[in-house]
Amino acid sequence: MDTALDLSNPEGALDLDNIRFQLIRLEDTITFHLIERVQFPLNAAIYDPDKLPIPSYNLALPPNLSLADYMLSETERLHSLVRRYDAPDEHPFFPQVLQRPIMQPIKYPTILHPNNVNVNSTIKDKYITEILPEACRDFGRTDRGETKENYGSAACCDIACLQALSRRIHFGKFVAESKFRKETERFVKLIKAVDRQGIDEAITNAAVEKKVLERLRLKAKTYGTDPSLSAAVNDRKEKINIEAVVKMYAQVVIPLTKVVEVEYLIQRLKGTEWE
Ligand SMILES: O=C(O)C(=O)C[C@]1(C(=O)O)C=C[C@@H](O)C=C1
Repeated sequence: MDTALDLSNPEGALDLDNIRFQLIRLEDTITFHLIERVQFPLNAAIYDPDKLPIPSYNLALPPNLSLADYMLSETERLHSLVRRYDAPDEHPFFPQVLQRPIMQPIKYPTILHPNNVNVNSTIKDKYITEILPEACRDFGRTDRGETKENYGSAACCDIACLQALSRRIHFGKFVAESKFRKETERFVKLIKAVDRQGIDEAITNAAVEKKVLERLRLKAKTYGTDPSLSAAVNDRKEKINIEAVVKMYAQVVIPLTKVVEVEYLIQRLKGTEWE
């Protein structure tokens, strides 16, 4: 059955097959959210507080925010109330706005080593400057300039995309912990030498990466196609730029997952017998 990673069971949550299954499942989520997003133009103004300033009354934030940051920070504030960021597989973009949950805390067993790895600012930057412009290109979805009516809708889609990307990329911590436990001696040596390149080589599996990209191309084509239309019509009506989806994974998602894995491992020996 298609179930989420069970974070109450450390052994299962650190089984590399289970984690990869979760990563594969998130490919669907990310592709579908991006398909939703590219129905709208790029709308560059929603990322620029000078073009479209939204006054913020949260003292933890600047007085003027972009629409995207305003909606993302408010969403995170709300979600923190229902314990979203207590979960070890969730990472906020705006940790400064989180509030104490209104529900009883959940006691998660310890799965990951304590760490402060959070690459969300890089994810957001690459999403705005690389992923979106590429995904919106060739689709007549470049900034039309004359209309503001889809700004809110586009920003809502952005939140879904960014949260799914963040979850996928930070799953690198679970992958790294799993690999560390499997080859502890090898990793302890590399970590002690602060050999980032060596760690990167040790966590890389080129065959798996190739498979990820092939599968993604197939998914983008399949999910972006209307099953009730003929192939000839579908070729003209693809809902998403397939190359942009593959490029997003090749240039952003996989490399950042690896950054998360390496940076997590760099912190892995702190407070342990190997330090
Ligand atoms: O599946 C793994 O072993 C991972 O580390 C994840 C991942 C990926 O991001 O998909 C990253 C690095 C590896 O080279 C292969 C795949």
